[in-house]
Amino acid sequence: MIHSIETILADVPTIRPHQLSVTTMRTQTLVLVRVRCGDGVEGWGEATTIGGLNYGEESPESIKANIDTHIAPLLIGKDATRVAAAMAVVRKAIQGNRFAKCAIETALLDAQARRLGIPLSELLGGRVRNALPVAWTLASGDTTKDIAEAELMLELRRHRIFKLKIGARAVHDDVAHVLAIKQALGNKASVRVDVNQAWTELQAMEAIAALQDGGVDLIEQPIAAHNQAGMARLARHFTVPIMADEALQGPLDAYRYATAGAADVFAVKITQSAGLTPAAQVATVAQLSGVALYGGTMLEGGIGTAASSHLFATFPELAFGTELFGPLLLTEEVLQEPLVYQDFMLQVPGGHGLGVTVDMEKLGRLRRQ
Ligand SMILES: O=C(O)C[C@H]1C=CC(=O)O1
Ligand SMILES: [Mn+2]
Repeated sequence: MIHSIETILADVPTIRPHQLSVTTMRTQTLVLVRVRCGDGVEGWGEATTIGGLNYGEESPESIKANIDTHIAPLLIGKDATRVAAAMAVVRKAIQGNRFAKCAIETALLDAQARRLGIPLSELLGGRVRNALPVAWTLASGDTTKDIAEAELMLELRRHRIFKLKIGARAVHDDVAHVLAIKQALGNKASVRVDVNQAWTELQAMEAIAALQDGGVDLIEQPIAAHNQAGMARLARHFTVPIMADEALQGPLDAYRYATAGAADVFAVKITQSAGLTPAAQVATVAQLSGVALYGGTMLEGGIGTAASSHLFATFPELAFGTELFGPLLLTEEVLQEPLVYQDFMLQVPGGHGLGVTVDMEKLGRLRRQ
């Protein structure tokens, strides 16, 4: 039986300002959900988002309010061993609130996998890999600093895929910034850009041509998420792959994008998709339609990152790797044992459920009162 559901907010400073076209992050608000069951098993989930309401339409505070007020009461007393049935109730009664739904589903699945004594990945179809390539985002806002940061990551053997956040400055300045970094790193690294919807289609046509010529490997969400026809035109026009990110809010968007040929690659995000199960469906749509996969993040801490890693470990093809570096951008760790990053890969946790344990003493210090 589902006994209690608790939503915890914790504000954690980032290791440096993280500049996106939509906001500059200096702290990340972790949104953690703890589900306790009658048999003594507990599960954890995460609904962390980026930049309050700058990036998406759920804020940390709205997620907590909606879970506490509207979602938890639907679930208390329900059979904790029937996660799909419990989630069907939530999905029927609650519109939107994808991040909240993801955290709840993750916590219920974590508890169920612990109960069964298996890793979460085995409840999601079964893992086909134990480690995932991990990109790092260069977003200090300063070209020289970004190059130094990339060189350090290469030296540490932590990352050799770099995603550059652009779109806040003039197109010409952004292109010069990216090409300077690509030139400095040469073939030692894959350089990619994420525009977070900032360009018009005309700006995208001009900028992507230059980025493609300069050896950039991937262009993420260059134009508005709603401009599916524009994304299709860009995908057709360029050989450099075009990736959909914000455009994908679940399996239906994935289906529409795939049928329209509006992206070469999908960024799969468990929160944006409204949970692990719908995120798996996004990946299935991609695989059936010949769209390549990338494991995305909303810069979650250890819980959400572990959950994503369990799902991405079930993808037979993961051509563009992942960006599951969220915990590395934070100054504080909420897990007892941090996730392991080595040889350019994140190790998918073994053990039961998510395979991670929350440090309650640390969380007690970090959580909002
Ligand atoms: O992909 C996004 O749009 C969000 C996020 C993921 C990595 C990062 O630096 O920002
Ligand atoms: Mn993105």
